[in-house]
Amino acid sequence: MSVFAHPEFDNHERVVFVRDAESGLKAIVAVHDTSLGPALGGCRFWTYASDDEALTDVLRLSRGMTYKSALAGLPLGGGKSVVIGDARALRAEPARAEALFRALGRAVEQLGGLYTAAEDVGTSVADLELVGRETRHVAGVARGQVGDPSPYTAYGVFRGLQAAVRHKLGRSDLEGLRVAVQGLGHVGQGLCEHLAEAGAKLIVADLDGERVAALVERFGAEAGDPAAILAADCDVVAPCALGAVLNDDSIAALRAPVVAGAANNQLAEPRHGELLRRKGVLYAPDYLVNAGGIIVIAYEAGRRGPRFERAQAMAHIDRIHDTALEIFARAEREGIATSLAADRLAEERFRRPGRARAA
Ligand SMILES: NC(=O)c1ccc[n+]([C@@H]2O[C@H](COP(=O)([O-])OP(=O)(O)OC[C@H]3O[C@@H](n4cnc5c(N)ncnc54)[C@H](O)[C@@H]3O)[C@@H](O)[C@H]2O)c1
Repeated sequence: MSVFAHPEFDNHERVVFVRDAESGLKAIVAVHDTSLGPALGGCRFWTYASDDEALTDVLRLSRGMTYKSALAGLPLGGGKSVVIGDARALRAEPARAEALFRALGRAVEQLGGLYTAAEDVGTSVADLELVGRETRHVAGVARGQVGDPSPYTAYGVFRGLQAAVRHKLGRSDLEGLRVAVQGLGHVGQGLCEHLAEAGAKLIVADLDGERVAALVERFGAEAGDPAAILAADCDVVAPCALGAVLNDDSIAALRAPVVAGAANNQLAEPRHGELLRRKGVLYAPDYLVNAGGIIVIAYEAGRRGPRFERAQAMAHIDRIHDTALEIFARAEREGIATSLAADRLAEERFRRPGRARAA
């Protein structure tokens, strides 16, 4: 397994392999770039089929965090950690789980603040609290007062969606606009609340019928077919479930002129950004509009001041709207996909010439 020659290696500043034989911990921590500040990113616990698969994931995800924080205007770099194993089996052995997360905490501590761990797929606030017994470099734990970041993510998606509607449809309000939401989880439900309040008409789909029924009842939403929701006859499609949903087939079937949703990595491949542009669909880059969660974590107590200042965090999330407009205008000016315009803007921020590297 090569690291420096790995296809996903992008001059990452640190890649640390962590092993604790007693608890069985096998983890990789990757710090991609700290030119804007210390790296912040989730800790993913996953049953990777191989070490190489875990390495690929951590290299890619940590790089993504650099772009996300840069675009969100945060003084943070990008990092991520992955734990290789079966989180469910571990939870059946609480003593071993504690030993494992504490061992991870010691590894994070050894990085001296270069990387701060947060919750991600497969880890919970309780796990992060165990990590936090060994290091103060953990975010999103109860003592930070923020709680679940999803409502903040939902608000940021809403602001990005408003910007996309303004740019593409020339409208400053959402009254009567038809919005199809795929996925009614933590973020999707929050987004529906904002949309309903703004007077939008909702078409909703989820694999969980109860979630659909609840929103039909609450907001008079129309129940959509989960298999065809992306092709709904509407003004905006909001993917809030899985990644890689925008592919050759789904783009060909799209009827909405705008795509703006929370799901991570919506483009199956980077070229799909260009495919959307050619079709005349305005795509609000996912990592721009779903940054509300990372923004609020950056405002957690102790990071910018002694208390969690919710109003300041919300004002920062509001800026997603204007950054989106800037990206849409640039994409149009340069004749490029909005996804590429977002990448370029982020890169200009964290690769500014003359900026000293932190490590
Ligand atoms: N929670 C956050 O703060 C946050 C931040 C950034 C990005 N995201 C991304 O946003 C997305 C949603 O996050 P979440 O926290 O709401 O997740 P969640 O697990 O709470 O909700 C996902 C929902 O999608 C539904 N779903 C899954 N497959 C589906 C399908 N094929 N069709 C329709 N519905 C389907 C699930 O039943 C579930 O209700 C994810 O991609 C996540 O990575 C979330």
